[in-house]
Amino acid sequence: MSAPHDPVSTVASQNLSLDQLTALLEQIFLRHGTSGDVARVLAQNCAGAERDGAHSHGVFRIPGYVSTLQSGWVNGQAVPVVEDVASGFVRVDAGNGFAQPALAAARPLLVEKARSAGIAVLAIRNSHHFAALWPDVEPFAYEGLVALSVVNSMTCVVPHGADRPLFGTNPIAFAAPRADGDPIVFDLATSAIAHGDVQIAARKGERLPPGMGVDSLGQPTQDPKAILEGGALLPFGGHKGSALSMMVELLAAALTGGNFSFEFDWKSHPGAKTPWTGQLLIVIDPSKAAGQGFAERSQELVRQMHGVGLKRLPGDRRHNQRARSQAEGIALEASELAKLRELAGL
Ligand SMILES: NC(=O)C1=CN([C@@H]2O[C@H](COP(=O)(O)OP(=O)(O)OC[C@H]3O[C@@H](n4cnc5c(N)ncnc54)[C@H](OP(=O)(O)O)[C@@H]3O)[C@@H](O)[C@H]2O)C=CC1
Ligand SMILES: O=C(O)C1=NCCCC1
Repeated sequence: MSAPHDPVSTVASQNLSLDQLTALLEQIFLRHGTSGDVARVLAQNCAGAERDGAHSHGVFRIPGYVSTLQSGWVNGQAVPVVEDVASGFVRVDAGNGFAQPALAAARPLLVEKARSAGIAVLAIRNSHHFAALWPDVEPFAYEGLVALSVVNSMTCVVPHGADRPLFGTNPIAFAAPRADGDPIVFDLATSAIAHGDVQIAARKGERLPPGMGVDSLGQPTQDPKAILEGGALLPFGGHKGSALSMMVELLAAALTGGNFSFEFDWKSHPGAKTPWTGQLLIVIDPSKAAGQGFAERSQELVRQMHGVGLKRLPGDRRHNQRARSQAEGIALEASELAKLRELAGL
Protein backbone atom coordinates (compact mmCIF):
# COMPACT_ATOMS: atom_id res chain seq x y z
CA MET A 1 0.00 0.00 0.00
CA SER A 2 1.41 3.40 -0.93
CA ALA A 3 1.03 6.24 1.54
CA PRO A 4 0.94 9.54 -0.31
CA HIS A 5 -0.23 12.72 1.36
CA ASP A 6 -3.35 14.42 -0.04
CA PRO A 7 -1.84 17.57 -1.57
CA VAL A 8 -5.08 19.59 -1.37
CA SER A 9 -6.38 18.93 2.11
CA THR A 10 -4.45 18.54 5.33
CA VAL A 11 -6.01 15.11 5.90
CA ALA A 12 -3.48 12.31 5.44
CA SER A 13 -4.71 9.64 3.08
CA GLN A 14 -3.51 6.32 1.78
CA ASN A 15 -4.28 4.76 -1.58
CA LEU A 16 -5.25 1.11 -1.89
CA SER A 17 -5.85 -0.96 -4.98
CA LEU A 18 -9.32 -2.47 -5.40
CA ASP A 19 -7.88 -5.89 -4.58
CA GLN A 20 -6.20 -4.61 -1.42
CA LEU A 21 -9.36 -2.92 -0.18
CA THR A 22 -11.52 -5.94 -1.05
CA ALA A 23 -9.16 -8.28 0.83
CA LEU A 24 -9.18 -6.02 3.89
CA LEU A 25 -12.98 -5.81 3.95
CA GLU A 26 -13.29 -9.57 3.40
CA GLN A 27 -11.15 -10.11 6.47
CA ILE A 28 -13.42 -7.82 8.51
CA PHE A 29 -16.54 -9.69 7.46
CA LEU A 30 -14.96 -13.08 8.17
CA ARG A 31 -13.73 -11.90 11.56
CA HIS A 32 -17.27 -10.85 12.45
CA GLY A 33 -18.91 -14.12 11.68
CA THR A 34 -19.87 -14.29 8.03
CA SER A 35 -19.30 -17.29 5.82
CA GLY A 36 -16.61 -17.07 3.15
CA ASP A 37 -19.18 -16.60 0.37
CA VAL A 38 -20.94 -13.77 2.19
CA ALA A 39 -17.63 -12.07 3.08
CA ARG A 40 -16.48 -12.16 -0.54
CA VAL A 41 -19.72 -10.79 -2.01
CA LEU A 42 -20.10 -7.98 0.57
CA ALA A 43 -16.42 -7.01 0.37
CA GLN A 44 -16.55 -6.74 -3.44
CA ASN A 45 -19.75 -4.71 -3.25
CA CYS A 46 -18.47 -2.28 -0.63
CA ALA A 47 -14.99 -1.85 -2.15
CA GLY A 48 -16.59 -1.26 -5.57
CA ALA A 49 -18.77 1.48 -4.09
CA GLU A 50 -15.76 3.16 -2.51
CA ARG A 51 -13.80 2.87 -5.77
CA ASP A 52 -16.64 4.65 -7.61
CA GLY A 53 -16.87 7.44 -5.02
CA ALA A 54 -20.24 6.22 -3.72
CA HIS A 55 -19.13 7.22 -0.23
CA SER A 56 -22.48 6.96 1.55
CA HIS A 57 -22.41 3.20 0.80
CA GLY A 58 -18.69 2.47 0.79
CA VAL A 59 -16.40 1.87 3.77
CA PHE A 60 -18.48 4.37 5.76
CA ARG A 61 -20.93 1.46 6.19
CA ILE A 62 -18.42 -1.04 7.63
CA PRO A 63 -18.95 -0.20 11.33
CA GLY A 64 -22.70 -0.62 10.72
CA TYR A 65 -22.15 -4.04 9.14
CA VAL A 66 -19.99 -5.07 12.08
CA SER A 67 -22.50 -3.81 14.62
CA THR A 68 -25.44 -5.55 12.98
CA LEU A 69 -23.51 -8.83 12.68
CA GLN A 70 -22.31 -8.70 16.29
CA SER A 71 -25.84 -8.00 17.50
CA GLY A 72 -27.14 -11.19 15.87
CA TRP A 73 -29.78 -9.18 14.00
CA VAL A 74 -28.63 -10.62 10.67
CA ASN A 75 -27.37 -14.11 9.88
CA GLY A 76 -23.93 -13.76 8.27
CA GLN A 77 -23.86 -17.50 7.58
CA ALA A 78 -27.25 -17.67 5.86
CA VAL A 79 -27.49 -19.90 2.80
CA PRO A 80 -30.06 -18.46 0.38
CA VAL A 81 -32.77 -20.83 -0.84
CA VAL A 82 -33.49 -20.34 -4.54
CA GLU A 83 -36.87 -21.47 -5.92
CA ASP A 84 -37.63 -21.83 -9.62
CA VAL A 85 -41.32 -20.91 -9.47
CA ALA A 86 -42.33 -20.11 -13.07
CA SER A 87 -40.87 -19.58 -16.52
CA GLY A 88 -40.14 -15.95 -15.74
CA PHE A 89 -40.04 -15.90 -11.96
CA VAL A 90 -37.38 -16.81 -9.39
CA ARG A 91 -37.89 -16.52 -5.64
CA VAL A 92 -35.19 -16.45 -2.97
CA ASP A 93 -35.51 -16.68 0.77
CA ALA A 94 -32.33 -14.98 1.97
CA GLY A 95 -32.72 -16.63 5.39
CA ASN A 96 -32.37 -13.36 7.31
CA GLY A 97 -29.04 -12.86 5.56
CA PHE A 98 -27.76 -10.16 3.24
CA ALA A 99 -29.47 -9.50 -0.10
CA GLN A 100 -26.33 -9.52 -2.26
CA PRO A 101 -25.41 -13.19 -1.63
CA ALA A 102 -29.05 -14.06 -2.34
CA LEU A 103 -28.82 -12.26 -5.68
CA ALA A 104 -25.50 -13.98 -6.42
CA ALA A 105 -27.06 -17.39 -5.73
CA ALA A 106 -30.07 -16.76 -7.97
CA ARG A 107 -28.28 -14.88 -10.74
CA PRO A 108 -27.47 -17.74 -13.13
CA LEU A 109 -31.09 -18.96 -13.12
CA LEU A 110 -32.41 -15.40 -13.48
CA VAL A 111 -30.22 -14.72 -16.52
CA GLU A 112 -31.11 -18.07 -18.09
CA LYS A 113 -34.83 -17.27 -17.69
CA ALA A 114 -34.46 -13.69 -18.97
CA ARG A 115 -32.67 -14.96 -22.06
CA SER A 116 -35.19 -17.71 -22.78
CA ALA A 117 -38.45 -15.91 -21.87
CA GLY A 118 -37.28 -12.37 -22.72
CA ILE A 119 -38.02 -11.19 -19.18
CA ALA A 120 -37.57 -12.58 -15.69
CA VAL A 121 -38.31 -11.42 -12.17
CA LEU A 122 -36.28 -12.12 -9.06
CA ALA A 123 -38.07 -11.69 -5.73
CA ILE A 124 -35.78 -11.69 -2.69
CA ARG A 125 -37.33 -11.76 0.78
CA ASN A 126 -36.14 -12.04 4.36
CA SER A 127 -33.05 -10.03 3.36
CA HIS A 128 -30.91 -7.09 4.50
CA HIS A 129 -29.66 -4.52 1.97
CA PHE A 130 -27.21 -2.00 3.40
CA ALA A 131 -25.51 -0.97 0.17
CA ALA A 132 -25.80 1.05 -3.01
CA LEU A 133 -28.20 -0.53 -5.49
CA TRP A 134 -26.35 0.13 -8.76
CA PRO A 135 -23.88 -2.76 -8.24
CA ASP A 136 -26.90 -5.09 -8.37
CA VAL A 137 -28.01 -3.90 -11.83
CA GLU A 138 -24.93 -2.62 -13.68
CA PRO A 139 -23.36 -6.06 -14.35
CA PHE A 140 -26.51 -7.18 -16.24
CA ALA A 141 -26.11 -4.29 -18.68
CA TYR A 142 -22.49 -5.26 -19.34
CA GLU A 143 -23.99 -8.61 -20.46
CA GLY A 144 -26.40 -6.88 -22.86
CA LEU A 145 -29.45 -7.07 -20.55
CA VAL A 146 -31.67 -4.32 -19.15
CA ALA A 147 -32.18 -4.46 -15.38
CA LEU A 148 -34.36 -2.62 -12.89
CA SER A 149 -34.24 -3.11 -9.14
CA VAL A 150 -35.97 -1.72 -6.09
CA VAL A 151 -35.34 -2.29 -2.39
CA ASN A 152 -37.16 -0.88 0.62
CA SER A 153 -35.37 0.22 3.79
CA MET A 154 -36.61 1.49 7.17
CA THR A 155 -39.35 3.91 8.17
CA CYS A 156 -37.89 7.42 8.01
CA VAL A 157 -39.75 9.14 5.14
CA VAL A 158 -43.05 11.02 5.51
CA PRO A 159 -45.40 10.18 2.61
CA HIS A 160 -46.46 13.33 0.75
CA GLY A 161 -49.54 14.75 2.49
CA ALA A 162 -48.97 12.74 5.70
CA ASP A 163 -47.57 14.01 8.99
CA ARG A 164 -45.53 11.04 10.21
CA PRO A 165 -42.89 8.79 8.61
CA LEU A 166 -43.86 5.44 7.08
CA PHE A 167 -41.80 4.74 3.94
CA GLY A 168 -38.11 3.89 3.68
CA THR A 169 -35.60 5.77 1.56
CA ASN A 170 -36.45 3.10 -1.05
CA PRO A 171 -34.00 3.38 -3.98
CA ILE A 172 -34.65 2.53 -7.62
CA ALA A 173 -31.75 1.48 -9.87
CA PHE A 174 -31.82 0.96 -13.63
CA ALA A 175 -29.17 -0.22 -16.07
CA ALA A 176 -29.25 -0.50 -19.87
CA PRO A 177 -26.52 -1.36 -22.37
CA ARG A 178 -25.44 1.09 -25.03
CA ALA A 179 -23.41 0.50 -28.14
CA ASP A 180 -20.50 2.79 -27.51
CA GLY A 181 -19.63 3.27 -23.87
CA ASP A 182 -20.43 2.16 -20.39
CA PRO A 183 -24.05 1.17 -19.72
CA ILE A 184 -26.58 3.84 -18.84
CA VAL A 185 -27.16 3.47 -15.10
CA PHE A 186 -29.03 5.50 -12.54
CA ASP A 187 -29.56 4.72 -8.90
CA LEU A 188 -31.56 7.07 -6.70
CA ALA A 189 -33.21 7.10 -3.32
CA THR A 190 -36.88 8.12 -3.51
CA SER A 191 -36.27 10.31 -0.45
CA ALA A 192 -34.99 13.86 -1.05
CA ILE A 193 -31.63 12.65 0.28
CA ALA A 194 -30.29 9.23 1.24
CA HIS A 195 -30.17 8.50 4.97
CA GLY A 196 -26.44 7.80 4.63
CA ASP A 197 -25.81 11.32 3.32
CA VAL A 198 -27.70 12.78 6.28
CA GLN A 199 -25.44 10.80 8.62
CA ILE A 200 -22.33 12.01 6.78
CA ALA A 201 -23.53 15.65 6.94
CA ALA A 202 -24.22 15.28 10.68
CA ARG A 203 -20.75 13.84 11.23
CA LYS A 204 -19.12 16.71 9.32
CA GLY A 205 -21.26 19.35 11.07
CA GLU A 206 -22.74 20.49 7.74
CA ARG A 207 -26.23 21.84 7.11
CA LEU A 208 -28.48 20.30 4.47
CA PRO A 209 -30.15 22.12 1.58
CA PRO A 210 -33.77 23.11 2.26
CA GLY A 211 -36.56 20.60 1.60
CA MET A 212 -34.79 17.43 2.76
CA GLY A 213 -36.49 16.75 6.07
CA VAL A 214 -38.38 17.74 9.17
CA ASP A 215 -37.59 17.81 12.89
CA SER A 216 -39.37 15.89 15.66
CA LEU A 217 -42.18 18.47 15.61
CA GLY A 218 -42.69 18.06 11.87
CA GLN A 219 -41.14 21.45 11.13
CA PRO A 220 -38.81 21.87 8.12
CA THR A 221 -35.16 21.71 9.16
CA GLN A 222 -31.74 21.83 7.54
CA ASP A 223 -30.06 20.35 10.61
CA PRO A 224 -29.14 16.71 9.88
CA LYS A 225 -29.04 15.87 13.60
CA ALA A 226 -32.63 17.08 14.01
CA ILE A 227 -33.65 14.72 11.20
CA LEU A 228 -31.75 11.79 12.70
CA GLU A 229 -32.88 12.43 16.28
CA GLY A 230 -36.65 12.13 16.09
CA GLY A 231 -37.19 13.89 12.78
CA ALA A 232 -37.76 12.39 9.33
CA LEU A 233 -36.98 12.77 5.64
CA LEU A 234 -39.27 13.93 2.85
CA PRO A 235 -39.75 12.19 -0.51
CA PHE A 236 -38.06 13.83 -3.51
CA GLY A 237 -40.41 15.74 -5.81
CA GLY A 238 -43.42 15.85 -3.47
CA HIS A 239 -46.29 13.57 -4.52
CA LYS A 240 -44.26 12.10 -7.42
CA GLY A 241 -41.38 10.75 -5.35
CA SER A 242 -43.91 9.67 -2.73
CA ALA A 243 -45.78 7.58 -5.32
CA LEU A 244 -42.52 5.95 -6.42
CA SER A 245 -41.63 5.19 -2.81
CA MET A 246 -45.03 3.56 -2.36
CA MET A 247 -44.40 1.51 -5.49
CA VAL A 248 -41.08 0.34 -4.05
CA GLU A 249 -42.82 -0.79 -0.85
CA LEU A 250 -45.30 -2.77 -2.96
CA LEU A 251 -42.71 -4.38 -5.24
CA ALA A 252 -39.89 -4.96 -2.76
CA ALA A 253 -42.06 -6.06 0.17
CA ALA A 254 -45.63 -7.02 -0.78
CA LEU A 255 -44.60 -8.83 -3.96
CA THR A 256 -41.58 -10.60 -2.52
CA GLY A 257 -43.03 -11.59 0.85
CA GLY A 258 -40.52 -9.33 2.62
CA ASN A 259 -41.23 -6.79 5.36
CA PHE A 260 -42.58 -3.35 4.61
CA SER A 261 -40.23 -0.66 5.94
CA PHE A 262 -42.50 -0.23 8.98
CA GLU A 263 -42.82 -3.93 9.79
CA PHE A 264 -39.61 -4.84 11.58
CA ASP A 265 -38.75 -3.74 15.10
CA TRP A 266 -35.02 -3.08 15.37
CA LYS A 267 -35.34 -0.51 18.15
CA SER A 268 -35.64 -3.39 20.65
CA HIS A 269 -32.51 -5.01 19.19
CA PRO A 270 -29.45 -2.95 20.22
CA GLY A 271 -26.77 -2.83 17.54
CA ALA A 272 -29.15 -3.66 14.68
CA LYS A 273 -28.40 -1.39 11.73
CA THR A 274 -29.61 -3.14 8.61
CA PRO A 275 -33.19 -2.93 7.28
CA TRP A 276 -34.81 -6.38 7.21
CA THR A 277 -36.92 -6.13 4.09
CA GLY A 278 -36.99 -7.38 0.47
CA GLN A 279 -35.76 -6.63 -3.02
CA LEU A 280 -37.14 -7.07 -6.53
CA LEU A 281 -35.19 -7.27 -9.79
CA ILE A 282 -36.62 -7.31 -13.30
CA VAL A 283 -34.25 -8.39 -16.07
CA ILE A 284 -35.12 -7.99 -19.76
CA ASP A 285 -33.32 -9.39 -22.79
CA PRO A 286 -33.64 -6.55 -25.33
CA SER A 287 -32.65 -8.83 -28.21
CA LYS A 288 -36.26 -10.10 -28.02
CA ALA A 289 -37.63 -6.62 -28.71
CA ALA A 290 -38.73 -5.41 -32.11
CA GLY A 291 -36.77 -3.02 -34.27
CA GLN A 292 -33.17 -1.94 -34.48
CA GLY A 293 -30.66 -3.15 -31.87
CA PHE A 294 -31.43 -1.79 -28.41
CA ALA A 295 -27.83 -0.83 -27.64
CA GLU A 296 -27.68 1.25 -30.84
CA ARG A 297 -30.98 2.92 -29.94
CA SER A 298 -29.78 3.77 -26.45
CA GLN A 299 -26.56 5.13 -27.95
CA GLU A 300 -28.67 7.32 -30.23
CA LEU A 301 -30.59 8.65 -27.24
CA VAL A 302 -27.33 9.53 -25.49
CA ARG A 303 -26.07 11.22 -28.67
CA GLN A 304 -29.22 13.33 -28.85
CA MET A 305 -28.98 14.23 -25.16
CA HIS A 306 -25.42 15.40 -25.63
CA GLY A 307 -26.60 17.24 -28.75
CA VAL A 308 -28.95 19.39 -26.68
CA GLY A 309 -26.16 20.40 -24.34
CA LEU A 310 -26.18 17.66 -21.68
CA LYS A 311 -22.76 17.34 -20.10
CA ARG A 312 -23.37 14.72 -17.44
CA LEU A 313 -25.28 11.48 -17.68
CA PRO A 314 -26.22 9.54 -14.56
CA GLY A 315 -23.27 7.24 -13.93
CA ASP A 316 -20.67 9.58 -15.51
CA ARG A 317 -19.40 10.82 -12.15
CA ARG A 318 -19.00 7.24 -10.90
CA HIS A 319 -17.19 6.10 -14.02
CA ASN A 320 -14.85 9.10 -13.92
CA GLN A 321 -14.08 8.33 -10.29
CA ARG A 322 -13.63 4.64 -11.16
CA ALA A 323 -11.03 5.57 -13.78
CA ARG A 324 -9.22 7.81 -11.26
CA SER A 325 -9.26 5.06 -8.62
CA GLN A 326 -7.93 2.54 -11.13
CA ALA A 327 -5.09 4.88 -12.05
CA GLU A 328 -4.21 6.21 -8.60
CA GLY A 329 -5.73 3.75 -6.15
CA ILE A 330 -8.67 4.25 -3.80
CA ALA A 331 -7.90 7.06 -1.36
CA LEU A 332 -8.87 6.43 2.25
CA GLU A 333 -8.26 8.82 5.12
CA ALA A 334 -5.52 7.47 7.37
CA SER A 335 -7.87 7.38 10.38
CA GLU A 336 -10.48 5.50 8.34
CA LEU A 337 -7.92 2.95 7.19
CA ALA A 338 -6.63 2.53 10.74
CA LYS A 339 -10.18 1.79 11.90
CA LEU A 340 -10.66 -0.79 9.13
CA ARG A 341 -7.37 -2.47 10.00
CA GLU A 342 -8.40 -2.60 13.66
CA LEU A 343 -11.74 -4.20 12.71
CA ALA A 344 -9.82 -6.72 10.60
CA GLY A 345 -7.68 -7.56 13.66
CA LEU A 346 -4.46 -6.25 12.05
N1 LIG B 1 -29.82 -0.04 0.41
C1 LIG B 1 -30.74 0.86 0.68
O1 LIG B 1 -31.74 0.57 1.31
C2 LIG B 1 -30.57 2.26 0.20
C3 LIG B 1 -29.49 2.61 -0.60
N2 LIG B 1 -29.40 3.88 -1.08
C4 LIG B 1 -28.29 4.21 -1.96
O2 LIG B 1 -27.82 5.52 -1.74
C5 LIG B 1 -27.14 5.96 -2.89
C6 LIG B 1 -27.32 7.43 -3.06
O3 LIG B 1 -28.65 7.72 -3.47
P1 LIG B 1 -29.01 9.23 -3.85
O4 LIG B 1 -28.47 10.16 -2.85
O5 LIG B 1 -30.44 9.31 -4.16
O6 LIG B 1 -28.17 9.43 -5.17
P2 LIG B 1 -27.77 10.79 -5.92
O7 LIG B 1 -28.86 11.80 -5.75
O8 LIG B 1 -26.40 11.18 -5.54
O9 LIG B 1 -27.70 10.31 -7.44
C7 LIG B 1 -28.82 9.72 -8.03
C8 LIG B 1 -28.54 9.40 -9.48
O10 LIG B 1 -28.50 10.60 -10.24
C9 LIG B 1 -27.24 10.76 -10.87
N3 LIG B 1 -26.91 12.16 -10.77
C10 LIG B 1 -26.65 12.87 -9.66
N4 LIG B 1 -26.44 14.16 -9.97
C11 LIG B 1 -26.54 14.26 -11.31
C12 LIG B 1 -26.41 15.32 -12.25
N5 LIG B 1 -26.16 16.57 -11.84
N6 LIG B 1 -26.59 15.05 -13.55
C13 LIG B 1 -26.88 13.80 -13.98
N7 LIG B 1 -26.99 12.74 -13.14
C14 LIG B 1 -26.83 12.98 -11.83
C15 LIG B 1 -26.28 9.87 -10.13
O11 LIG B 1 -25.22 9.46 -10.97
P3 LIG B 1 -23.71 9.33 -10.36
O12 LIG B 1 -23.74 8.11 -9.48
O13 LIG B 1 -22.83 9.18 -11.55
O14 LIG B 1 -23.47 10.57 -9.59
C16 LIG B 1 -27.20 8.72 -9.71
O15 LIG B 1 -27.35 7.78 -10.73
C17 LIG B 1 -27.65 5.08 -4.03
O16 LIG B 1 -26.59 4.25 -4.45
C18 LIG B 1 -28.74 4.23 -3.40
O17 LIG B 1 -28.85 2.92 -3.91
C19 LIG B 1 -30.34 4.83 -0.80
C20 LIG B 1 -31.41 4.53 -0.01
C21 LIG B 1 -31.59 3.24 0.59
O1 LIG C 1 -28.80 5.66 2.75
C1 LIG C 1 -29.87 5.08 3.02
O2 LIG C 1 -30.96 5.66 2.95
C2 LIG C 1 -29.83 3.68 3.43
N1 LIG C 1 -28.82 2.96 3.10
C3 LIG C 1 -28.58 1.60 3.48
C4 LIG C 1 -29.77 0.96 4.09
C5 LIG C 1 -30.57 1.89 4.92
C6 LIG C 1 -30.95 3.14 4.18
